[in-house]
Amino acid sequence: MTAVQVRALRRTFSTGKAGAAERVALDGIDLDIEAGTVHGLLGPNGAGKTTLCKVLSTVLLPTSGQALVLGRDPAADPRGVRPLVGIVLGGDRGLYGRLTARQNIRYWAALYGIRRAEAAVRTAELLDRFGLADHADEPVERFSRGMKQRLHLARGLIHRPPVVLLDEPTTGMDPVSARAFRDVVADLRTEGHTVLLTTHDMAEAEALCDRVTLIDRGTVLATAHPRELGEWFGGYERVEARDVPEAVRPELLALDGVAALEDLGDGRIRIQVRGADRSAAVLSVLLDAGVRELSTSPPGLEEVYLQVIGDRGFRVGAR
Ligand SMILES: Nc1ncnc2c1ncn2[C@@H]1O[C@H](COP(=O)(O)OP(=O)(O)OP(=O)(O)O)[C@@H](O)[C@H]1O
Repeated sequence: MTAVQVRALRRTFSTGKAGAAERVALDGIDLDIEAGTVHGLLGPNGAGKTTLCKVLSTVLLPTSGQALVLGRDPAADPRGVRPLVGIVLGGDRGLYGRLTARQNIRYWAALYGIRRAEAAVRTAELLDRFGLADHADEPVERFSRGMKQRLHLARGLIHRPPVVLLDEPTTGMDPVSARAFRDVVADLRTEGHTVLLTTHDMAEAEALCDRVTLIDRGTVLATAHPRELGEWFGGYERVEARDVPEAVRPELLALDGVAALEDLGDGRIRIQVRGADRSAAVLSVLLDAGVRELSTSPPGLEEVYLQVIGDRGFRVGAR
């Protein structure tokens, strides 16, 4: 079943300058997100990721085209769509600093029309789940960035939305919080939620997403499983090994598809193998040489991203 369907969706913004062309945030995109999956949305600054999340969550109207969330149109039926969607924005946006964590969530619960008694129970559960129970009654302005991110998540889930939009949720989180966050996303999938995750973090997308859409300048460049994307775009497979005899290195480098051999220190090397299924020959040479400590990882999304989006990925701001 498709949870989110987007067709020819276009959103433009006025630049505010008389006679200037409109700024195109979404340039007629198509996207399907399967129910119960985690779908990554990757793209450089200004690609249109947040705009898409805002259209899906009824915050912005599209200029043309259509989006459907579980069969309902956020533009035509915002009241019907709001209970279906939870939006979690990164950073400080939308939290009330003078209110406590509990009050922030209760306020949100009231906006969704959740009864007081039910809201109290769910709020306590969420504060506990996100490790905020000990800080539940502290004003949020005293929270660290990571704590605020966790509060955002708790708040976004208060109405138990089947579709959860996470807009760069790990920005500013320390590695421990980011890891805990990944567990939360995995749990959301297990519980049957559909998740749209926008991120700049390739490792995060690779670890969490069933499918990934690359978006740039309001246009979808590709949608696929992270590994498939790597193969399509000729990404690299990585083989890591420990204690590889010096004499074997030239033999490895001479193999078809072996692009580079990198010393990682501590007796470990990483071999970059270009193209699908070329690593079998590398593994066989290593095993023949008596190397036993081996691991392979799929073509990296990071290489794909850099290859497809290239330097534009570092362009900041408006165009
Ligand atoms: N309210 C607005 N008024 C004018 N232009 C806007 C507005 N919101 C977004 N834009 C423009 O639309 C384009 C897409 O912005 P959007 O925030 O969707 O990108 P993004 O992919 O989420 O970027 P980032 O990774 O930096 O968060 C940008 O060119 C941006 O300047």
